[in-house]
Amino acid sequence: MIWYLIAIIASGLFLKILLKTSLLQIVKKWWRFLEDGCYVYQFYRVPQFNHNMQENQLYRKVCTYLNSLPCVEDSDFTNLISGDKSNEISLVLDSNQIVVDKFLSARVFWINEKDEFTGLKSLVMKIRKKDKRRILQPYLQYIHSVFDEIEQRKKEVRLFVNVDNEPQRNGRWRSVPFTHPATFDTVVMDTDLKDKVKSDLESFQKSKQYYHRLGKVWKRSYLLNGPSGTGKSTFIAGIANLLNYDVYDVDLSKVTDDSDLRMLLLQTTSKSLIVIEDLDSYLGTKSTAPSLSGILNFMDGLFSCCGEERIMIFTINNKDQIDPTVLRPGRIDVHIHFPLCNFNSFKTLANSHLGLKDHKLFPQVEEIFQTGAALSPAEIGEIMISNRSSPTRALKTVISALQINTESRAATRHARRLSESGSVRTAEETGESGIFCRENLREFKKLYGLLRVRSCRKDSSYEFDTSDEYLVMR
Ligand SMILES: Nc1ncnc2c1ncn2[C@@H]1O[C@H](COP(=O)(O)OP(=O)(O)OP(=O)(O)O)[C@@H](O)[C@H]1O
Ligand SMILES: [Mg+2]
Repeated sequence: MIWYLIAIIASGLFLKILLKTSLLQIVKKWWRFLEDGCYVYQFYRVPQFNHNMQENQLYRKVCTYLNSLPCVEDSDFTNLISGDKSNEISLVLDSNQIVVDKFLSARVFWINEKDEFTGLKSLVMKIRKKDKRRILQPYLQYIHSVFDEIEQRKKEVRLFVNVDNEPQRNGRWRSVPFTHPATFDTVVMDTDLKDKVKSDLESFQKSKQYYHRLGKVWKRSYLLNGPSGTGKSTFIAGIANLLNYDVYDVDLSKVTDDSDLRMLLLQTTSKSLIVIEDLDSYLGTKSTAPSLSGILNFMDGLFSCCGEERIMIFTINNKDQIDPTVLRPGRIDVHIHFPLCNFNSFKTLANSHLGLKDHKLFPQVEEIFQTGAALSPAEIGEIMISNRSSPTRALKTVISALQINTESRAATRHARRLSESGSVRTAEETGESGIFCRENLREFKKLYGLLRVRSCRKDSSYEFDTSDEYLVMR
């Protein structure tokens, strides 16, 4: 019994020493040495320069790939180098270090060699002979694609806008650096939906071979549909920042005809987002330049194949207002609805804008949302920003805005019913918006007079001003 106890304590101590000291590393090295002796390996050298002393591009690609691997941290010696962006630090493998990578369940060893006399560097790849045929080609292709992805991430994103079609102008697009701060994380939307869109975009990026095998153009189109101020444009900025794609924002009012639209498309590059905002309002104007068929051709006609890896995004405020041919199955790959705020999105906004995870007023807010109050995330976000110094005041103001919204909607519904029966004119007929009626807003102003809110709603905008006695409605 006593020996049994001593054996347990001794093995516990041994394990502790093994884990806390470099002994484990030494054991691992011995094990690798033993393993190496049991297999036949094949070696491939990737020199930094070719015979004419020109840089070997493959060396640069493999270096970038290896330095991006998390296992670089595990090598015995790694250099820390400041990156392109401030506060970015990159890990760079030191000479004569070994990195062990895994690909299709085969182990690939990379040794970073430096010639002692010439100082020339090379990377030596070591793989088991039995894995060679199976993994070599796909592994090298994989390195190429990871390198392209890393380069793409480093690229400066630009925003292009189309200018008037004048003969003396050189090209139709003008660009500025795209510096919109929105990211996928800052956009408030259903988490499952956000994750689905994110993985859809990421799998699109990796699907070149797949699209080609199917004989399809490597492009994807999205329709973002929702009322004003629900985050459609912000979402587009988030996508651009996620993929590091340039954004081509097509201003249809500057397009002279269908062939001009085709010309614009031809002058875009691959790895880009091509955006047409407010398509419904454009088509609603019955403008002839460009025509509906011109736009449909732009979406999926032959010209849309020029330049690959592109994402087309169209935004609309109301699906009912748009020609059904635009929405027919197969024309647009993904339809995303952007709803007005609900209690969940309110909580996300309260967390990001006011730092509130919970608050005693939350149940009250939830109750009002259940009555059907509808404000956009832009409207609620603005109230929170204006009152960010006092979260409680911000929440009270949100509650009042939601209450007024509910009452106004009820009043409008009531007035509409009466109007249908022919006795009273509706709010629209009297010039008052259906969202906030004058009576309610005066009440709101009395309660929270120190607030100034301006909405970007297209159907109604409202404004509270500290100096004005009355509310201005347009
Ligand atoms: N879902 C959201 N997530 C994060 N911010 C949002 C969201 N919705 C609106 N906002 C904020 O509200 C403002 C307006 O949003 P945005 O311009 O994206 O709306 P939109 O849907 O494009 O409106 P419109 O149809 O009028 O173009 C932005 O400053 C944005 O930060
Ligand atoms: Mg927008």
